Amino acid sequence: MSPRCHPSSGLLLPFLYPSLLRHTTRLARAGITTLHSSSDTKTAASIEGSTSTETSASSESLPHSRLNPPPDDYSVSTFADKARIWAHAGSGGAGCIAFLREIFIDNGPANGGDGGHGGNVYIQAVHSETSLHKLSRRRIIRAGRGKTGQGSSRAGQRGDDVVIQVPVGTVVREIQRTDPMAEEHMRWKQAREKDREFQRLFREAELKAEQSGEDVEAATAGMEAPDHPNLDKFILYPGISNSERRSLTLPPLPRRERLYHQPAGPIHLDLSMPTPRPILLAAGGVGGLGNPHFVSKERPRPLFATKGERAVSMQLELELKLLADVGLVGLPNAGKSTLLRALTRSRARVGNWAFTTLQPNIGTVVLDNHKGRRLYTPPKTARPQPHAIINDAKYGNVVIAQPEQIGAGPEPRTRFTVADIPGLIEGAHLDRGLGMEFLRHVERAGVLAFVVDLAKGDSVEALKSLWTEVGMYALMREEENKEREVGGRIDWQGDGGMDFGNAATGHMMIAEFSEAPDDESGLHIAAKPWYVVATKGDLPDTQDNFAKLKGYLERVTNGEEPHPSGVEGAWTEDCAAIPVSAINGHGVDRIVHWTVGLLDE
Ligand SMILES: Nc1nc2c(ncn2[C@@H]2O[C@H](COP(=O)(O)OP(=O)(O)OP(=O)(O)O)[C@@H](O)[C@H]2O)c(=O)[nH]1
Ligand SMILES: [Mg+2]
Repeated sequence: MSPRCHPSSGLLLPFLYPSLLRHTTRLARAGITTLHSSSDTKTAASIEGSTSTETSASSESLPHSRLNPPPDDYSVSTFADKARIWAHAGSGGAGCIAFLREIFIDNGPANGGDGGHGGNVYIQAVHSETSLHKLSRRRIIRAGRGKTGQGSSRAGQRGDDVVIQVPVGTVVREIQRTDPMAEEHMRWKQAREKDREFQRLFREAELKAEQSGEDVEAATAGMEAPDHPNLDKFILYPGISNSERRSLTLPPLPRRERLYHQPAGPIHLDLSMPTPRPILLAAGGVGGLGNPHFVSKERPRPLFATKGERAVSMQLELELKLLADVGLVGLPNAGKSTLLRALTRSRARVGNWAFTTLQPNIGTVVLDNHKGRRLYTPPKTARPQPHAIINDAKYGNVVIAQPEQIGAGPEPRTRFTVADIPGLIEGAHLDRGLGMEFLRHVERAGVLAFVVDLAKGDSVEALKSLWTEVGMYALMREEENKEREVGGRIDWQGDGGMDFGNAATGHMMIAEFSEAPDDESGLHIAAKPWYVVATKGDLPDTQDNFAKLKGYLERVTNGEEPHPSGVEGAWTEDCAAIPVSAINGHGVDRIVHWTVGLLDE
């Protein structure tokens, strides 16, 4: 890993602990400019002249501000990370029984149109969606039914397709499926068996009557034939007489070419990338055939057409695994939401009680002014950026050189996202507190930021207990993954496209079962880079706690202490403690800085 300016190497920030560091500030040396212009002057003023009395105010005694809002100043999040929906593909429209009737042609040929095919249900992961709340409210998604065929050989209209758009990072699991065609097929098989049995008995009765010289018709008169096994699949002409109905011999159903094949279940999709083309979930029913399909020499005027196929319905569980770059993990009331407010424009609820946050909040830290001009200077010691920083003579500022000036490279990072989740308590992995529900958000964050309250108990112990919960959860998840019978991922190949329910192959490609780890190690979370945000540094008597935490993290980095989760081989490359006072917006720049360094690694 590239060497970085260690956030805590200057021991403590001057605005937090002025007595400890009067001369130089690492913040100034690193050339960090704050992201929030409104707090610029405040930050600078605090750096220059803050005194311990000014900075030790508790949140109650501080005037209300954006970072210390009254409890009722928050925006209600419409965020939902779980939804259960029923997706109904459209059934096919029935074929039509019609005959040409024109002047001078009373009994023209059959000309009933075919029924339209039912609409399909697709799913697509897109960046423009950020929450599942719309789906969780809607619950039922229906594709359009195929319209019935009409006379004069007019085919019924195809049912409308529905595309369910979900945020990138959604996992889709099929819970149950009703397949009326499969049920119908079972019924048809039973009816066919019954019919065969009847035919056998009938022949036996005929033979017996013939041998004994009895009247065959009288001998078989009492035997009632069961309905034709295919009767269920046909619609008969409404004006059909009883005698016509009895003498009706239904033909075998013609084989139909399917445009879309129903993907085999249970479906399990991990949509961790945007899907340029929607993925087929439930294929619509095939439309019925009009009566012209059944015209033959023996049957010039068929009085039947076929019904449209009924379509699959499935219940799906959608789970959005947040793909935030940074996950804030902390005990209740540690100051996570205040930190999110300080870092971003979030209006997460803040309150001086546990479990203020009941739903995850996501904020975006914008690193440029939306026009490519960075609002912060990347650390000089950080790994070289793909885009060189050059001096802009016009503005006297640093700007990012255009790719052609330095040779093409990936775009520089312009933003990162932060997830603030409800506080974890001991036993969270056993679903205590709001436990399991939210621990899973930690799983996908690129970097974990452990938020500890310097004013509340031993920070090292707090950090250890947080890591214990996260580590236990990681083990449980690995076990769960191993046990999961069917897993799968879309096979992302080539241009990022997929081979899915297309007309040519009719297959939705779901990759092989996802590899379950051989043994549970907890490493899928413990291997992530992490750091500690030591917050509420403005409160009195927090220095010793911070010094202890810093010492502990140095020992972990040097390998003198095990990783706080106890997991072997966990990430311990550069465990930093960043002291902040989120309520004053102090020190948050260092978090931005440090995070970008870790994310760009
Ligand atoms: N003095 C001081 N108080 C702070 C600081 N950060 C947060 N607080 C206060 O700590 C209390 C809890 O803050 P929150 O941001 O709601 O904490 P949280 O971790 O999100 O809490 P939960 O959502 O309940 O888990 C509030 O009264 C904040 O004003 C800080 O840096 N200094
Ligand atoms: Mg909160």
